[in-house]
Amino acid sequence: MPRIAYFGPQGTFTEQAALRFEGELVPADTIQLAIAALRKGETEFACVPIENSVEGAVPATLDALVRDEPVVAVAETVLDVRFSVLVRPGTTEIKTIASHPHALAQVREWIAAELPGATSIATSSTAAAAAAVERGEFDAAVTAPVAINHYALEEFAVDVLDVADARTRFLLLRQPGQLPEPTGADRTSVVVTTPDRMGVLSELLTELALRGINLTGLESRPTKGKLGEYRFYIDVEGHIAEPRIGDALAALHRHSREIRFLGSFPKADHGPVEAHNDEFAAAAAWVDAVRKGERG
Ligand SMILES: O=C(O)C(=O)Cc1ccccc1
Repeated sequence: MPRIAYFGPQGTFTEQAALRFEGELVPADTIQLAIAALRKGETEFACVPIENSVEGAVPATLDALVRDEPVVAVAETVLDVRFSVLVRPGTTEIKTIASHPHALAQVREWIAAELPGATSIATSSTAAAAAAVERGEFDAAVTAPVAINHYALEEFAVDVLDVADARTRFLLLRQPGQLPEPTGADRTSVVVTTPDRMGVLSELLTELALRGINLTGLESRPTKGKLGEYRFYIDVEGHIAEPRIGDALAALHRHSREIRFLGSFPKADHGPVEAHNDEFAAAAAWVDAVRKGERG
């Protein structure tokens, strides 16, 4: 059975996501350590959160994907997110409430309404907050519902959420190798660093638009070099095996100072992708025939 390093410890949302893939789950304390286990070959896969419908991208994942040796996504999964607030049995007063920053951000209004005056404290993960509450370091933890099964705590509140229908998307990563087969409902992800000149981002996006490629995500992160220098994370619908996607990525390569392929994999919603692949194939066949002198 393959091993999957996941952003743990036990009881995180990422563990819930990783359980949907087949493998032996190996907890890591941070996103960076989960991906490092994969890079070192200690596991065949790593499972990490990439974005949330309320709080947006997970910066630690974006940064870890471009550091060190390349890793690629081969699958994604989307979890509905609802939070539990866990406390030590017998707790009567909550002065401190701890969790992962993405979790705290999604229950900010609930905390203000239900626990006015409580101080929010960031921990490395939701489950790490539960472990810290168990040790007596904080009064309450905002966690995944399953955390109750792993820590000697009780539920102070369940189904806590400021915004209904919150979702988080997770990636299954591995070292570069054979790509997943195209399914007709895929996503491709790349990260580019652009040269410092006017209009370069719009050139990148035009290359996609000209080929009828649907952009599903665009994030920027500082390169951590010069102030004002960014990396752009670009997600599109389609698979690199499709000529129009391959062509567009080649164009992005021409416009970039650096480019890193982050994967082509089936979209979690399996929603159909408008691809116009037949039109692109017919056009390429026509050019081929013209070159051979067979067509005008
Ligand atoms: O800390 C966790 O449990 C995670 O897996 C990260 C996270 C935090 C909040 C919402 C979704 C994922």
